[in-house]
Amino acid sequence: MGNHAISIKTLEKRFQHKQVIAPLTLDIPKGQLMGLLGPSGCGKTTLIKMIMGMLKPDNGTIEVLDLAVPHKQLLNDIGYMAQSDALYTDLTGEENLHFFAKLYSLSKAEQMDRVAYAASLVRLTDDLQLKVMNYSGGMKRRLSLAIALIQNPKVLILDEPTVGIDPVLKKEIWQELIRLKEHEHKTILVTTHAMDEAERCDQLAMLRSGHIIAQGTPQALKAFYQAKDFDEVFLKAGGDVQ
Ligand SMILES: Nc1ncnc2c1ncn2[C@@H]1O[C@H](COP(=O)(O)OP(=O)(O)OP(=O)(O)O)[C@@H](O)[C@H]1O
Repeated sequence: MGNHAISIKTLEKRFQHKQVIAPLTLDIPKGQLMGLLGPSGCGKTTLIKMIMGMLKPDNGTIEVLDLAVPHKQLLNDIGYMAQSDALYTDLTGEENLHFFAKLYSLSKAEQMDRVAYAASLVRLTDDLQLKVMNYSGGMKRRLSLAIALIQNPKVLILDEPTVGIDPVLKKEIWQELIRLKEHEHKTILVTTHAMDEAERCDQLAMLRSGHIIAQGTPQALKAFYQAKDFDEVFLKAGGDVQ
C-alpha cells in the first residue's frame, strides 16, 4: 500500500447466481488516470459501486487511500459521477451545487469558491439560474461532473462522464481531467467506451465478464497485442470469448 490510491483484492460479486465480478485484483497508483474499458454488462458499474461503498462485495477487500471501504472519511475524499444524473430538477443549477457543497466540511467562502470553480469548469456559469428541468441532457451531465468535483476530492470516480457531451466540451473536460491529475495530483478512475479517451489514460484495465483480461499503458497494450486500436487489443486478449 502507500503508493496506491485504490487497492482491490480478490473481489467477488454475484447477483442471484450470476457471477458479475469474478475474483478481481487491481491496484490504482496515486496520481494516475486509470481507464476501465469493457462492453456493456461486463461489470464496470458494479465494480465502481463497490469501490464507492454503495454495494457490498461477497468476497475480497477494497482500500481507498489506505482506508477499508466503506469509511465515512471517504465520502469527502472521493468525488463520484454516476452514469445517470442524480439532480434536483426543480432547483436551479446553482442551488444544486450549493446543496452538495453544504454536505461537505467547507467554510462558507470555500463553498462559494468551489461552486464558482466547478460551474466554470463545465461552462455552466451562464446557466446557473435556470432550473435543471430546463437543462439539456449534456448540461445535466456537465452539472453532475461539477458536483463530483465540488468538495475538491483526492480521488475522482467517473462512470462514463462524457456520454451525451459534444466534442468541443468533451475535449475541454479531458484537458481539465489531465490538469487535475498533473497539477493537483488527483487519482482518477474513468469508465469509457470511447477509444480516443482510452488513449489519454495512463493505464487501462480491460474488463470482460468480471475479469480483467488485459492491463497496461495504452502504448504497451497496443504493442504487446500488435493491435492498431483498443477494440483489437480487447479481441486479441480474449474479449470475444463468452
Ligand atoms: N442489482 C442488480 N441485480 C441483478 N443483476 C444486476 C444488478 N446490477 C447489475 N446487474 C447485472 O450485472 C451485470 C453487470 O452490470 P454493470 O451495470 O456492472 O455493467 P456495466 O459494465 O457497467 O455495463 P454498461 O457499460 O452498460 O453500463 C449485468 O449483467 C447486469 O444485468
